[in-house]
Amino acid sequence: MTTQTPTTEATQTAPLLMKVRGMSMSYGEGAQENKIIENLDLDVEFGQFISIVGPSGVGKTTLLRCLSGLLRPKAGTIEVSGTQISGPHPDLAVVFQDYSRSLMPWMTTRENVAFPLQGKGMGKTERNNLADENLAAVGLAGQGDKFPWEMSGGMQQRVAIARALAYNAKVLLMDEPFASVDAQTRFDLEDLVLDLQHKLGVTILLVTHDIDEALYLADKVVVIAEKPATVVDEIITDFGDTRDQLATKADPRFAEARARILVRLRKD
Ligand SMILES: Nc1ncnc2c1ncn2[C@@H]1O[C@H](COP(=O)(O)OP(=O)(O)OP(=O)(O)O)[C@@H](O)[C@H]1O
Repeated sequence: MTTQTPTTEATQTAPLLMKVRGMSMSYGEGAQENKIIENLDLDVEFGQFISIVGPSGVGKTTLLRCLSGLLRPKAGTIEVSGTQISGPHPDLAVVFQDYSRSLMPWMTTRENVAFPLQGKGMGKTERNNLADENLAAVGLAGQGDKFPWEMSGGMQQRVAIARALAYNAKVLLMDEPFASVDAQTRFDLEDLVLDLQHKLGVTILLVTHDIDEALYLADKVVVIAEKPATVVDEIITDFGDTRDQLATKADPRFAEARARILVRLRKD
């Protein structure tokens, strides 16, 4: 753990993997239009872990869906590696909260992980080997023949993460991925994701309701609020590369950052 100032205003110097400028999104048209996000800017550096927090219903999932290319914003630009995206992008993979619906129950875990690789023109053996490698990376070595419904919720979410990793996505977009598991499993999954981020250099954008989780994991916490939603605060954390569920959260700087986020959320 370093002893630098815990949180500083975001200053941009490193090259950007994703660059969002003036993004607006609404549902419905004309008199029925419901503006959800307005004029949102976001910078994502290579290898960065960004947590996105905000009040319930503010538009976090909508934002993540726009960033992933699953929804088209009404205005603004989203660039990945300097190119504007206009739909789902091979560098981006989404991990949803509801693993039970994102995994196909009639396929084994190996088949679930290997399935999207068909689109990459790989042969079956190569696909299966890559699936097994990535299942091992998430702590599920030797579990490839099991079906999702034979596994716990935490294990199923590991399979969903392995699938995103096997696809070789540069950016994982995670929407409340740990919300449906018990507290200890949640901590284990948080540490797994941190470990994978460090080992593989993958960039992660995580939407969460849990401020402690947001801070524990992130290099930068982005707070969105207001209606329509926009970025109201960005907090660069400095808890070091090696984090610990007890020690990091007991750090006075953690409490200071938590209070700052709570104040930002209470204003709205
Ligand atoms: N497909 C849709 N059509 C119309 N309105 C929608 C649609 N999806 C979301 N909304 C509305 O957009 C707003 C933002 O929803 P969104 O799910 O993005 O918020 P959120 O911050 O992720 O919510 P939560 O914290 O409860 O998960 C809500 O008012 C929601 O009702």
